[in-house]
Amino acid sequence: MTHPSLLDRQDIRQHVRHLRRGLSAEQQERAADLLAEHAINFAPVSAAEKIALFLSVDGELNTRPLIAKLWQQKKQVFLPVLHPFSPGHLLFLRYTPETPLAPNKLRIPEPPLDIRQMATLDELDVMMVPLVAFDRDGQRLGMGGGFYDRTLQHWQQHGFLPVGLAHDCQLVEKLPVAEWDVPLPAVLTPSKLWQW
Ligand SMILES: Nc1nc2c(c(=O)[nH]1)N(C=O)[C@@H](CNc1ccc(C(=O)N[C@@H](CCC(=O)O)C(=O)O)cc1)CN2
Ligand SMILES: Nc1ncnc2c1ncn2[C@@H]1O[C@H](COP(=O)(O)OP(=O)(O)OP(=O)(O)O)[C@@H](O)[C@H]1O
Repeated sequence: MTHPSLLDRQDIRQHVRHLRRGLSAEQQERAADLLAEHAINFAPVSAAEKIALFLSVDGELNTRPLIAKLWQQKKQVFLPVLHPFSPGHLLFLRYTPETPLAPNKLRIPEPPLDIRQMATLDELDVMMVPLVAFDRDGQRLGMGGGFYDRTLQHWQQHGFLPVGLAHDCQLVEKLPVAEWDVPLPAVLTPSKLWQW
């Protein structure tokens, strides 16, 4: 394979972010409802007690309908919080209907950093992962911070299942792979469950 150039990854990011931001409100709403329905019927999610999710920005598939369903089913939901002094790392904090949210420095809402509400990676059963693009081999490209690449290192040892969430239009033929990229074992879109 040719050496993946930075430009390739940046070009794909720009292109797919533009595509997903171009979805209409109706398309977004339908996609989110379909996805929520698929996700709660996916066996690892049905069996899970603690699930990490994310709050959507930038045309990402809206996770709110899924979060509402998981709460109804009395599952515990956790959100990523930027680590206060370890750059590029995430912590996962409990999110309930009562949790106050405040925008972080990337302007994504997050729960307050309260150690009592934190889950370790070992405690999570499923981690729903945001992505900009994925390919037919399960490779994933994110927004560029390397946050989830770090979080997903050694996921097998932690025992949680990473599941990418994406619109169908975020599938690309082949992503350039960097040495630190961690392929996903599953991606859920409104129309399909991909598994590797
Ligand atoms: N919904 C969601 N939450 C997430 C992620 C994500 O991809 N989606 N992340 C996955 O890793 C982490 C945040 N990663 C991010 C990496 C880069 C940018 C970014 O470049 N944002 C702006 C500029 C930031 C600003 O407004 O100052 C941009 O869109 O250009 C945003 C988030 C944790 N939380
Ligand atoms: N496991 C890791 N350890 C150290 N640095 C890493 C690791 N993973 C990624 N990085 C660094 O993070 C930077 C961003 O990586 P990359 O462009 O692959 O992020 P991404 O997958 O798009 O973002 P994200 O995972 O946050 O959604 C890279 O410059 C890389 O050096």
